[in-house]
Amino acid sequence: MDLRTRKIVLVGFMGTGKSTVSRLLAEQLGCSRYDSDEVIEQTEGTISKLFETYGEAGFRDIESKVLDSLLEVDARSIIATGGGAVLREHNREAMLKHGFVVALTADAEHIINRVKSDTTRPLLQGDVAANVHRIMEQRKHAYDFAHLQLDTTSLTPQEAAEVILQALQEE
Ligand SMILES: Nc1ncnc2c1ncn2[C@@H]1O[C@H](COP(=O)(O)OP(=O)(O)O)[C@@H](O)[C@H]1O
Ligand SMILES: O=C(O)C1=C[C@@H](OP(=O)(O)O)[C@@H](O)[C@H](O)C1
Ligand SMILES: [Mg+2]
Repeated sequence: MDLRTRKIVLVGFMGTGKSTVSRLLAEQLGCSRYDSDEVIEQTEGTISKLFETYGEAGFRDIESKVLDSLLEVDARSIIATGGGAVLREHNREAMLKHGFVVALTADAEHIINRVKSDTTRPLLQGDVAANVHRIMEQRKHAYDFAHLQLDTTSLTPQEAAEVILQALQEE
């Protein structure tokens, strides 16, 4: 892999801070940043509407195409993925091929507090706490493939970005 175009790819459960930390990393490295959910929303419509119209499988098809296109960009960049992008093996392989993959984690109670008043995540609507616990259980090993695991439970987003930058230097 050409290290000059290697991406930093953030994966992790909803609310672990992928979108937030990706902004800080891009600022600090002075490189481009893409958030697959934001790219999807700019081109296809809101995530909620896409789930409603095409179902989760239809959304995942769009997500995989967008992720492929972002990973193929011939320049260094930070890529924040959606929490479910890791569910497809094709996506996991493409992330590992093109990037340094960082899995952000956090405990369920912190995640619930971070996402409970946000209505943009269709999988969490209704009983947010119960949905977080159920989906976390389903995905308990989904993020294990990453190069680095980083627990953000008691870190600020800035501290999380600093740990990632340090790990990159030590690579
Ligand atoms: N380390 C953190 N500590 C406290 N709050 C955080 C942290 N990381 C993110 N947040 C907050 O949690 C919410 C979800 O963060 P976001 O970056 O959208 O997560 P993700 O993209 O992983 O779903 C946002 O309101 C954000 O400000
Ligand atoms: O985990 C998931 O299945 C999802 C995570 C969301 O992104 P964030 O992880 O950035 O919240 C978004 O892609 C969609 O609501 C589905
Ligand atoms: Mg996000």
